[in-house]
Amino acid sequence: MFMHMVKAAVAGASGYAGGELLRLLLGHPEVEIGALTAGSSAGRRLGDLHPYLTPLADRVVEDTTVEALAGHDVVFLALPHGHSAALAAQLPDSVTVIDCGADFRLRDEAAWTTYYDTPYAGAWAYGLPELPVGGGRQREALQGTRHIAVPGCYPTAVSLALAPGFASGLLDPQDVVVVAASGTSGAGKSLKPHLLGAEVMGAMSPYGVGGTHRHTPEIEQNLTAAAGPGGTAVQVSFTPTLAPMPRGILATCTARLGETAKEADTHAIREAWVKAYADEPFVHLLPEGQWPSTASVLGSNSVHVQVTVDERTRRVVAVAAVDNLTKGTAGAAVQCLNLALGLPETTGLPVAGVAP
Ligand SMILES: NC(=O)C1=CN([C@@H]2O[C@H](COP(=O)(O)OP(=O)(O)OC[C@H]3O[C@@H](n4cnc5c(N)ncnc54)[C@H](OP(=O)(O)O)[C@@H]3O)[C@@H](O)[C@H]2O)C=CC1
Ligand SMILES: CC(=O)N[C@@H](CCC(=O)OP(=O)(O)O)C(=O)O
Repeated sequence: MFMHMVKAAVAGASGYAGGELLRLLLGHPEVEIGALTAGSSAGRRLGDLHPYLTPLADRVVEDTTVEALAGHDVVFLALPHGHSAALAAQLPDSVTVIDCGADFRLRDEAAWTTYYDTPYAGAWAYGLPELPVGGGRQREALQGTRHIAVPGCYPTAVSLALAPGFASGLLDPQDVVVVAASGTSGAGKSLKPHLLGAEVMGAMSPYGVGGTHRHTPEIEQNLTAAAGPGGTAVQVSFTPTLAPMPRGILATCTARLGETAKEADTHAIREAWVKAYADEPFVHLLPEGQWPSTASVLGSNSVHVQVTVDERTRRVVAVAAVDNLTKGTAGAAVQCLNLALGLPETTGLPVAGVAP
């Protein structure tokens, strides 16, 4: 436990994830915000980049260098993929590094090489505390850790929607289909022609179709870990879609019931989800009949989950909603910071959303 305020730097402060990190850190009672660094925005006032971060408006963004980041207790990296490994390797061992990018998420080098075009950098403790693994939870691997890989936003929603079913051996690992919609902030702040307002407004469209999206192996890694050792690896057909909203992910996941659960009804299946999330402060299984909506988790670290059985096709349908920038990135990063430093896990994190 720290006896002083935890001094935290944010690299990528001008981006969406960096901005959300700063919004949350401003409300964290144990954190003092240190260096704010970025790329092309270095030298600019934060107030010009993120006008909503009023208390930090006059802070000036610095270049992202080891010198600027060393000297902090914690460094959050919110940089594009491929930038974290080299930077992290040069930071002193005393610094806790929490990476919002993908660089250290995958344990399988072959999967990394298939889906990413930068060299494999290894794997850090995976920052999804609620994931059931080996009879316990992933949070145990995060307590006191110095290096944490924050999950991708889709893997957070999909893994939490389906993990109880795999942890309880109820689902067929070879028959899982996921279609998830994301708000456009998931793609980051840099200019992308397909994300211009005129292209996105009033339209929904798929991308990364046919098992090509890089979150596919991350989702499979998580669900296979939830299923436990010795079982068949979980295979997922994953299709992301872009929705005309700034924030939010809605993941609709279906999986065929496995051999042992062939006769099970919704009541029996639901029990696994009830047990899995009864004590989780951020994962809320909604009352039967109420379905998750992105609007209800906006700006919060909460995950809303619902599950039912499609009796006709013998498939489980599990739906999860998260705010991609909060529980899907920056909220998870702060939750991981709390676990890494031995603070109460919920410190500084909103459970209630913003509406309407
Ligand atoms: N958006 C989301 O929902 C999620 C994002 N993430 C991950 O978080 C990370 C940040 O994403 P996001 O905030 O969306 O992206 P943005 O494009 O919004 O922000 C990227 C940030 O990185 C900085 N940057 C870019 N290139 C360099 C460079 N060469 N050197 C130093 N800094 C650089 C940018 O600075 P500048 O603008 O000054 O160039 C900016 O601050 C990514 O790895 C992303 O995958 C993870 C989960 C969800
Ligand atoms: C809408 C959108 O484009 N979303 C991003 C996912 C954002 C995310 O989770 O991030 P990582 O890049 O850290 O893996 C995408 O599909 O690439």
